[in-house]
Amino acid sequence: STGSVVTTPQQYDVEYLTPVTIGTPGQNLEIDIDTGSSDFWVFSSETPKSQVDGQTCYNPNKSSTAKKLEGATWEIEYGDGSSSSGDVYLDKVKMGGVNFSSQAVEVASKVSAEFTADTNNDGLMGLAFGSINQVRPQKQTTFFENLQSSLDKPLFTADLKSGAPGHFNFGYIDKNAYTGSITYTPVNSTQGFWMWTSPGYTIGASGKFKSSPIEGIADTGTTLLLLPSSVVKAYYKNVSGASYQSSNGGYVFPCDATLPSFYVSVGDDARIKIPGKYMSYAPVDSQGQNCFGGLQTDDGIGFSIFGDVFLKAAFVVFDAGKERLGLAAK
Ligand SMILES: O=C([C@@H]1CCCNC1)N1CCCCC1
Repeated sequence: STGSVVTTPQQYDVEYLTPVTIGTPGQNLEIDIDTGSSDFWVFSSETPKSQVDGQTCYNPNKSSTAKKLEGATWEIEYGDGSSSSGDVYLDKVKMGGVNFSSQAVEVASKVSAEFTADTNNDGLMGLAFGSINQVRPQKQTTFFENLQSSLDKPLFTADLKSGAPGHFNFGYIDKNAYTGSITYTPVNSTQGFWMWTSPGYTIGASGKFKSSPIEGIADTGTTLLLLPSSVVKAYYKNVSGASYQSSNGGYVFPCDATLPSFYVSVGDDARIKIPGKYMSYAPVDSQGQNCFGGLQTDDGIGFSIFGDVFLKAAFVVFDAGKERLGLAAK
């Protein structure tokens, strides 16, 4: 089997939402596909009304195919401090024409304020590795892991775009979705993530390559590109008026500043170009005078995060069959 589903950026490309259908009859939710975690959880009929602000809620009691996973519970805390928790049902899940009949659907009986405030987001679908799934007493496998053996190829691809809809595809590589060739690089999944190491980077079209291994995860659920502080400092040296502002929680610069492109090396002789435009995330003030950088530090995380600022500059192959990541220009 193969599948393809559209994914739509929210304002400033802060996140991408993807339609997912759960249960019988189908209940349609807009979900944040997150390759940086491994739980599929949704707003539900069990989420307190005070914590719901417009989200679509999955109601297992209205699904003839829902089965409660007795005794199973879950709780998750994300790197930004947001969190959710609840219990678990097995039900049919369809996305982009592929479906799995007994997917673990983690229904939220509690969500933190960040999720309540994210009014168009009805839940997250983690597509990292099941080893870090948070359901207890028995961990659950991800939607992709459940599909894997029935897919034409054991892989999925992400084609996120800047300010336009893109696609997640399952089981095949769309040759029309990228230019040139795909460069593959090994994935180390021992920590449960799509973790890989870039050999280095280049700042600006005429910059010199800096050989500096950067180990990080490919995370569609993180908005920004989070790299070591030495790299980030070197980049913003090239941006007039840029400074680290603790009050804003990162590097800020005048919105009319000229931003150099940033090249992330892949494998022995390839690199992904992030256009300067992608290196500005959003205004920090209502006048739109100063802007928050799309590149920020990975301080405190333990590794870097290749989030949407990077991923939307590439065509990305998440190849579980060969434990590797593929990257191409587009
Ligand atoms: O919570 C996260 C991210 C948050 C944004 C969405 N993706 C998962 N983690 C990834 C990095 C290490 C810590 C856990």
